[in-house]
Amino acid sequence: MKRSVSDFLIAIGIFVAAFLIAALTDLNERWLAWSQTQGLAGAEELPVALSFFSLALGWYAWRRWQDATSSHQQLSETVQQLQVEVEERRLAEEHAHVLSATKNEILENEYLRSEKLEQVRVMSDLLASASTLAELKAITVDSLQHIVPDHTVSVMFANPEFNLWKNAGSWGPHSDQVHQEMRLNDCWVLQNSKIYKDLSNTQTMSCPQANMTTIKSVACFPIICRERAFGVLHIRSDKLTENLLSTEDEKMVIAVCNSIGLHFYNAQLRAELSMASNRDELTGLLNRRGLGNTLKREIKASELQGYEVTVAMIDIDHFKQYNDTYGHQEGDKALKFVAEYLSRQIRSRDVLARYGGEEFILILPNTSKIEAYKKLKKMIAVIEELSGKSDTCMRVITLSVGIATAPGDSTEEEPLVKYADMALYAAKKHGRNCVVGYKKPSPKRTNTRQI
Ligand SMILES: Nc1nc2c(ncn2[C@@H]2O[C@H](COP(=O)(O)OP(=O)(O)OP(=O)(O)O)[C@@H](O)[C@H]2O)c(=O)[nH]1
Repeated sequence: MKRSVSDFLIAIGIFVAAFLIAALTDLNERWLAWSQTQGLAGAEELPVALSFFSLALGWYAWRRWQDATSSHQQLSETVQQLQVEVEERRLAEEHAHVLSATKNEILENEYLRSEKLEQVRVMSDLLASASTLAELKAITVDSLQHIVPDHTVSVMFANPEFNLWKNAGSWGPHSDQVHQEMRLNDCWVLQNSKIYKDLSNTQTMSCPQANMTTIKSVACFPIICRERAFGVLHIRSDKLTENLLSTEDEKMVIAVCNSIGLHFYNAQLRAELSMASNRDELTGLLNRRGLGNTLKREIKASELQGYEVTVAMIDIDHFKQYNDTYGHQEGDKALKFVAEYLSRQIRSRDVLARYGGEEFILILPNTSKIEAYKKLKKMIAVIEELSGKSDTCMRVITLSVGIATAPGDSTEEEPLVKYADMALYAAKKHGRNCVVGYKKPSPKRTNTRQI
């Protein structure tokens, strides 16, 4: 009900109540009787006059009260409006803050993302210029540290036999818990060449990397190419999170892993090809090409470390006759026999290569001429004995050896090989089956002598 209506009803009620009280108490009659007894002329009109006066007063009061009420109402409406405006302004400011924070976050993310993309570009260039698997691994680990800097991350790479994956690098808060080795059976990702994500701590996998005590969320990415699993990238977090990586970052990591896989595949192909072209097919030893700059490097190392390096040229005696007598196939067997024996006798840091035909070259770092002489003398004696007993050889095989030593004879690769070859020639002249050391010629003497 409206306020004016209720006020009107209240006024009617008061009027009726006043009327009833006046009627019940015979107020008018009493007044008339009293005024007549008192002799007050015209006093009988007083109730009517008072009634009009009361009505006028009531009407005036009512108007004043209405005015006051309406201005109060206006004031409260204005206050209400102001409150609404203040609230709207506060909400707008809050919204503006949120927008500005979001904008800053987006800008920051964009900046980080562009930095990561630049890192990916740099990584691609570096990977393309890497020549060995070791270089590829180092570049991969270094680059991934910038591309996936958060969380606990480890990169594992396969050994040459592809039966063991070793940690090549790890970083992040729990990198000390990272397992250093893994077999194929330990890793679902390697077995299936698929991405594995566990962001709800279900840890259904029996993966040693995922079962680190502090780890709650896991994402693993295979580094594969043509079904060869070269490695795996493990990303771990100690928080339960659906956003271990953002969608954009995940796409980037997948692309990066695929790119790394491709580079590994290419590098391995190159290594296999180079292995094939650097090895002698018959004996499995390095060929002259495979020998490359080995002697040069060894001479340099001997200079730096102050020791001698000896080069030996080893040649099978009368091998043409052997071939002519027993056939080329038997000749091949004899060549293999010699190569295998020599390989078994040398130290791991010595280098043996088939230099051509029935000639071998042996590089002996940190070995003087006299030490090399003694060693080779023993070896040719043993091969003479063994070949005589062996079913592989059709007859006794003897070797002639010429040796030259750096830095005494020369500090250059080519002259050193030439001097060893000259010493070998001298050994042949001396009747074969012997070792001859090169000696610098004096003006009056011959240029080689047997030690
Ligand atoms: N079976 C076989 N023979 C080879 C191979 N490479 C080179 N030869 C042979 O090795 C022989 C080398 O003969 P020569 O250079 O005359 O030397 P030699 O008969 O050993 O005589 P000296 O070195 O003076 O003792 C040749 O008959 C070549 O055909 C090979 O891969 N297999």
